[in-house]
Amino acid sequence: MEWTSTILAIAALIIFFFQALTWKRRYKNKRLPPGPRGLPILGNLLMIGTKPHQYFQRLALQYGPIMHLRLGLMPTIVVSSPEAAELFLKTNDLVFASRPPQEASKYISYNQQGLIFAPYGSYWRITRKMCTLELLSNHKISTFRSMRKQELDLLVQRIREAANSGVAVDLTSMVSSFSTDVACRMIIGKKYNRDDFSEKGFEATVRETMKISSTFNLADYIPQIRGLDLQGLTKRMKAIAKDFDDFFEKILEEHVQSEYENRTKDFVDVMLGFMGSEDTEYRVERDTIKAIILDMLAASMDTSAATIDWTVAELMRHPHVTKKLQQELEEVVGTNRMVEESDLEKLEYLDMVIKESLRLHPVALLIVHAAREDCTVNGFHIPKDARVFINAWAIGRDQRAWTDADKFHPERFVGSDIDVRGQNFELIPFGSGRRICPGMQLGLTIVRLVVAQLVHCFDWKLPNNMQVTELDMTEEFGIVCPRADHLLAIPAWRLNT
Ligand code: HEM
Repeated sequence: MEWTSTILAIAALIIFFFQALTWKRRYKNKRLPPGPRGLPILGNLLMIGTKPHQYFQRLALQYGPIMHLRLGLMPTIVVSSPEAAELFLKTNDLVFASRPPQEASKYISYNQQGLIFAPYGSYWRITRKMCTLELLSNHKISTFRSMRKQELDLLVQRIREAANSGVAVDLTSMVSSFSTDVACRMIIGKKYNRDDFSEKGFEATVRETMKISSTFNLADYIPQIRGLDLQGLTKRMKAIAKDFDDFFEKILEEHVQSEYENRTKDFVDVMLGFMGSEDTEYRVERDTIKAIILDMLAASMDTSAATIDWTVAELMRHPHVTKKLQQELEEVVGTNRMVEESDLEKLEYLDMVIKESLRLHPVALLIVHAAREDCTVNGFHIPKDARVFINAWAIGRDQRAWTDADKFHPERFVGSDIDVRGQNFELIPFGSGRRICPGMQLGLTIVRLVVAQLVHCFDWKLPNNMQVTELDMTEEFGIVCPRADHLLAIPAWRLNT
């Protein structure tokens, strides 16, 4: 034990010495953005706390919208205003179009072979093109329309049963299961079967993966101590990676066996079609397919579910907004039927409600990019390999960009061209530039459809005479950020059917 402490202390001193030397040489005469001083070796890592987005927002008031921090040995830039975000994601998009290497993606995402964590380069470009054109195009999304309807009908039916009994439902869990089922049917062609996965369960494992991926892993920031696995994360990641790999192998095998059956082709079928093929530029290997399946499942399950949850919670806190939305639905849809996907484009107020919800509650709070080369932004030196955190949460609440920034007020979008599609930097819940979310259209369709249906079919009341002002809107920080508490509510059926 004594020996271990001595070796650790010597290692720390050596790292500190070389770090000081390297930084001095590397940044001599360079004007880095302002930021707080950090500790030797750890830099600002210990200051971040459990709500980094809020800490960075407070810090930006002091140091400005482009800040420099040192997390461990890694230079880190935090971007906190719409104008600054535009400089990184539009003006210098190509420089910042990469992702930093991460231990999590090494173990879980087949050595950064997924799309989300892939560094910028030809592999990312080809994989992204394949996903955008072959999996997430408007045409592909519409092929799964009837499946989405079936799943949503099931969700409504379950809630209606609770409404008949006058009991509360756990809306968070129900929407989350709905989202998982829709994602699984679209991507792997069937709902996930409990027996197919390890006893921990599929949803719980995806959630644990997201949790680990968003944990500030010391090994990412002080690579020299990677082997020590001080937080025990590597051990957990290896176990998770094995569970996923066993599961995906089963899925691939099932698809190969049933290749000639008459069934709707899912994402796995499409990718298997490209495996080993010389006729197409998408020549994918088995590990690429497994990494992309995981990306698609992880990226679509929680993002849509958390956005729906935040929106419904805001609607409950603002009954006058709910009433107005229900009026719009009555005018467009009527009270004799449920909402159809084809109604969505006529629902303008719904669109404003969703935008307002995504402004206050972007589920990716910090969008992480990496600098591919040295660059000067706004007169500041941004070093190659710096991690760049775009604080989408702080930008959506920027007092200079938004009046009454902390208020939920969908009417702010009346007569405004501001959209969520990456052109307006005050509202970037899907990011912007080359790495913008390729699943945006699908995500928006699911969120709009489910929110519209829940508000059209039901009136909602909080249980135990709880007041709407008591609804806790605390976030749980993560790679995807849901509300910390589950949303429990009592439904009442409101249609004439
Ligand atoms: C409300 C729903 C969603 C939100 C708010 C959301 C948000 C985001 C954000 C902020 C990014 C990072 C953008 C950047 O780095 O600039 C992203 C990336 C990504 N999203 Fe989404 N997303 C949603 C739904 C989906 C869905 C449904 C899918 C696919 C089925 C998807 C797939 C991806 C992928 C693959 C990436 C990585 C793209 C790349 O690195 O090139 N997302 N998403």
